[in-house]
This record gives sequence, C-alpha cells and structure tokens, in this order.
Amino acid sequence: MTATTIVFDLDGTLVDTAPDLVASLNHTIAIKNLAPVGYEDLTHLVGQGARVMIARAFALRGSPLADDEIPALLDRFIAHYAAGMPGLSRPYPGLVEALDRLRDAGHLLAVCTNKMEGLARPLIETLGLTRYFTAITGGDTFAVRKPDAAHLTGTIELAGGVAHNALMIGDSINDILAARNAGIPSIAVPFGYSDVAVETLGASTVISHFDELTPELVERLTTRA
Ligand SMILES: O=C(O)COP(=O)(O)O
Ligand SMILES: [Mg+2]
Repeated sequence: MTATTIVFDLDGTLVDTAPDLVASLNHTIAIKNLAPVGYEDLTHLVGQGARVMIARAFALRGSPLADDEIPALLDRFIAHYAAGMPGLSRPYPGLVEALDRLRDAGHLLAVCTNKMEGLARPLIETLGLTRYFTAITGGDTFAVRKPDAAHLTGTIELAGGVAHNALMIGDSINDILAARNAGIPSIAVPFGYSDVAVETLGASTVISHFDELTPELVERLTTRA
C-alpha cells in the first residue's frame, strides 16, 4: 500500500470545539450587550475563521460592525479562546484510534483548517495530538484558504506528500469544495457544523464514526481506475 496524505479539517471534524467557540464568541459580543448566540447559530457563523465568525455574530444580533472595529474584537476573541484551551473541546469518538491505525499503515497525516494557525496549533497541542501530524496549516498560513485548492495542496506538500495520492476529511462545504477544486477524493462527517445535510456536499463518501476510517477505505477512495 502506498502512503496517502490524509488531510483533516479541525473544527467539527477532528475536535468538537463548539462549546468553546460559542463561549468566546459570546464573551466578544457581550461588549455591546448583545444577546448570546447558541450552538444552533454556530453552523451559520463558523467556517471562514474567527474574523468572519465575529462579524457574522454581530450582524446576526442586528449590530453589524464597521471594518475598523474588527481588529480589537478579534483580539478580545483570541485572548479569551487561547486562555481557555482546550476548555470543553475534545476529539470526536474513535479519532485517536483512527489516527493510530492510519499512521501505523504508513500514511501521512495533516491538518488543514480555516482557524488561525496560531489558535489551531496550541489547541491540537493541548489535546496531545500534535505528534500525529506532519503539517498543520490555518486560514492565515497561505494567501488563500479553503475552499481554494491551494490551501489543501500547500498542506499536502508541507506534509511531505503528493496531491495525486491524498484524501480530505471534513464537516463542511469548504472542505469538500477544496478537495474537489484540487481533484482530491473526500470524506464528509455528519457530526460537525455544516448548515446543510452532509450527504448534499458532494463528498466521495460519508462516514458517521471514525471507526469507519480504515486503511481499506483510504485505499478504496484513493485508487484510481
Ligand atoms: O474556525 C473556522 O471558522 C473553521 O475551522 P475549520 O476549517 O477547522 O472547520
Ligand atoms: Mg470544520
């Protein structure tokens, strides 16, 4: 079996970060006395990094931000989120076993997230997962981010792999589109933060638990006819 680069999205795929994202977002919008957002709002807010999430939350509460207000609020979010890490965030069930299994099969593992790299790395570190990944890139690592193919292909290259033998696993349209834009097969997971049913995202397949993520599945999805 040849080494495939298996690239994971972070928020809603590797780790259930929702409680901490919501808490830090509510800490941020509380500065203008806005009503807190809930988990059900998160699927419409998350996906393009903290800056966009903050802007969307203020707009959702009827108080859209001027561009020059965003940097200070982003700092407020980052300080709160970084101080609480890992908070209530936990890897999804079966993840660690799947990472062990895939690594033992000789595959390269990487993270490609639209979260800022400076938040993604310490989160992965505090959860004890850094050692699995040969590359971790964020929404601000390159000039572009998911769904741009170059974020994904740049991650694969940093991981020491090749785009023609790679697989993307994610919870949202940005992940599946980035894979499609790069000509890479993809797996969608339904336990994350998609605002639509993951079956409609156009992934190569859907798995509902990491127990299903086996070397055999990787082989099947990456072997070209
Ligand atoms: O933090 C975000 O907005 C998105 O993060 P993800 O790309 O890991 O899902
Ligand atoms: Mg995600």
